[in-house]
Amino acid sequence: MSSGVIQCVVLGATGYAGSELLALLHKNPHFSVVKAFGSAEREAIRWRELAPQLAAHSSLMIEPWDMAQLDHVSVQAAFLALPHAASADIAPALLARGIQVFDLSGAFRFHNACDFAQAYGFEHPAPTLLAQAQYMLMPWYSAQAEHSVYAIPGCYPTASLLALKPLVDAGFIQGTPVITAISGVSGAGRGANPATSFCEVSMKAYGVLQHRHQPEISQQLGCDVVFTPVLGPYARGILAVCTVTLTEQGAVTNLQAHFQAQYAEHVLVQVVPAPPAVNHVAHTPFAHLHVAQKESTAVITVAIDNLVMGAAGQAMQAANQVFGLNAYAGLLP
Ligand SMILES: NC(=O)C1=CN([C@@H]2O[C@H](COP(=O)(O)OP(=O)(O)OC[C@H]3O[C@@H](n4cnc5c(N)ncnc54)[C@H](OP(=O)(O)O)[C@@H]3O)[C@@H](O)[C@H]2O)C=CC1
Ligand SMILES: CC(=O)N[C@@H](CCC(=O)OP(=O)(O)O)C(=O)O
Repeated sequence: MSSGVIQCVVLGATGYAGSELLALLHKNPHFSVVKAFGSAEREAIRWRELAPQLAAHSSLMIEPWDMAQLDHVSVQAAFLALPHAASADIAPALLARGIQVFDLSGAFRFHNACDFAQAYGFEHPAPTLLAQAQYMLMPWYSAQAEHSVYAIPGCYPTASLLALKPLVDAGFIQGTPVITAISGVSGAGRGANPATSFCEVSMKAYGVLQHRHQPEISQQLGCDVVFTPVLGPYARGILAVCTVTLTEQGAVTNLQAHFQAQYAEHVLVQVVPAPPAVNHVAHTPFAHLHVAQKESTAVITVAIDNLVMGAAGQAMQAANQVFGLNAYAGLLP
């Protein structure tokens, strides 16, 4: 258990995930944001000008990133909501200052450098840190060992793993699970991009059989998966539809009861009686999970908010638990 308020900094605070995290940190009495940064190229800007819906009563300034700004402040935790390459570059210097790093990007989600390079298309600048990083899929987190770099899972992997891990771990699946997941456009970040502009967005699969979240999901499950992401014409939320073939034992098991038992202690994951909608969870830290089964087939549907459960919310819970605090501080009233 930590005593006192945790002094923290947020990098990438002008982005969607970073701004969402600032809002959670401001609701969390155990954390104090001592600095928030955009990229080095950006002018300082007041957070409430950028995100009035989150920051109406805050006077926090978001400053251009400059490591030297940390020289004269005491910082225990840094949250990185940065592009993957920027996180991989900046994290080692923060760790060298004795700061615990919670990384929302994909920079530390793979255990080894070859898998990382294959998924992300560049060599990791600090490969030795990969083996030391802890993957923070929260229902499976237990504070067994000390770490200093914490990898927050991707948004699609969070939804997919909540659906599949309880079945794979129990040996209830045979063959290859098939995941089709539709994401709102905020999943692509705030930066301008023709493919995510208002007039272009329709309903379209992308990264088919080559998205970097396929190996992330596979690594965590210990089995192959087919993963197809789809960009949908809405702002917030992911709906992951996961279709599996059950083993004989899986087919005779009440899977709803199995999921309820799995998540009984995890109030953010709610097993619901009808297939969920992204609007049921948008702007909330919850995942809604539904399972339907017929003979040897099961379809598990999970809805999350990509920016909360899929990014900032899971980072908030991770930091709470690493520092021995109430797991849901900042997340639940
Ligand atoms: N969006 C989502 O649903 C999810 C995102 N993530 C991950 O979280 C991270 C952030 O995503 P998101 O918020 O969507 O992205 P955005 O594009 O919205 O924000 C990126 C942020 O990083 C800053 N930045 C960019 N380059 C640098 C750099 N070299 N040094 C310092 N700061 C930099 C930007 O500053 P500036 O504004 O000044 O350019 C901005 O604050 C990504 O790694 C993403 O993959 C994870 C799960 C879900
Ligand atoms: C809709 C959309 O573009 N989604 C992003 C994934 C969301 C995300 O940011 O996940 P990571 O943290 O793993 O990067 C994508 O497919 O790249």
